[in-house]
Amino acid sequence: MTTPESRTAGLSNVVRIYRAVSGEVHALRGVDVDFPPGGITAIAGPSGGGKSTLLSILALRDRASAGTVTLFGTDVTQARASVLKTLRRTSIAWVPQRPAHGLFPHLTAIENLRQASMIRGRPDGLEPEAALDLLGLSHRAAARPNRLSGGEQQRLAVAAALTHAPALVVADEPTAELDDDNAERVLAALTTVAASGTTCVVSSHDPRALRRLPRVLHLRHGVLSAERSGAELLETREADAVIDSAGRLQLPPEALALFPGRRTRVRIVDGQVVLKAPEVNP
Ligand SMILES: Nc1ncnc2c1ncn2[C@@H]1O[C@H](COP(=O)(O)OP(=O)(O)OP(=O)(O)O)[C@@H](O)[C@H]1O
Repeated sequence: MTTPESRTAGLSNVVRIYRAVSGEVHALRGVDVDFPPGGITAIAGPSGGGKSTLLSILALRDRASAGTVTLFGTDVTQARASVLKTLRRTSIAWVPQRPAHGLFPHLTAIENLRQASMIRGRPDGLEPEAALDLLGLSHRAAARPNRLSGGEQQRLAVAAALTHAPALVVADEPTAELDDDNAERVLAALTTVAASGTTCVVSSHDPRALRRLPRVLHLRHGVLSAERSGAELLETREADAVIDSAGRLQLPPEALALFPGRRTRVRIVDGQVVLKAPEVNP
């Protein structure tokens, strides 16, 4: 039987360094986070902030350079490749950013789901027909992935994830290609699966998802910031600031905190000035 403890996932002081021709890229710089069972955690943050890296490590598709990865109550940091493969197959549903990568091209939508549930061999997942219905794809049951739109493929990948009652669902931008109704379907499906005790972790830039999800963590330059709700994260704040005669602007502390490198890109758009922290290469 699966207990709540056995569905907990966590990273402790996780570092990931990529070695590229141009030098080292510090994609994660000591990330500490727990993902409790029965909840959905969103990882938000700018492009290049490390979201996909974090998700890949959590889904056991990549290894940390340092730190500890705990899945289902067990330290898997040094686990053998065969152990990781078994865990990926039996306990983790991975919904990639380009969903076609996770689908069988020669099988129809419903056959994809039957195959997914057969490979996993778990009796307690959603029936393939029910998963298709939940994601609004019943009318596309006989279509092969290359006949589905990007958004339909994305929903099929989520449906496949739900057919095997995984302990952990990791989804990279699961609503990115979807219109409002279908984004809502995916979020509702994830909420349903989380309610059964599954740990769900998604990355997202999508304000619709961030507004809807109760726990949003912000990852920037490989550093995870304090926890906020999606609604708080998207809240627009206004504060008075003074500009001196030389054009120097004194930002209030909460705005200054967004520019740890103390440099900014200045854009003038429609008569408004937008300050953006530049992406940094360590
Ligand atoms: N295989 C790799 N080799 C070298 N550098 C990499 C590799 N994968 C990612 N990076 C770098 O690591 C950093 C984090 O990348 P990552 O893809 O995790 O960010 P992200 O937040 O998911 O971005 P996006 O939202 O654009 O997908 C970036 O600077 C990226 O260029």
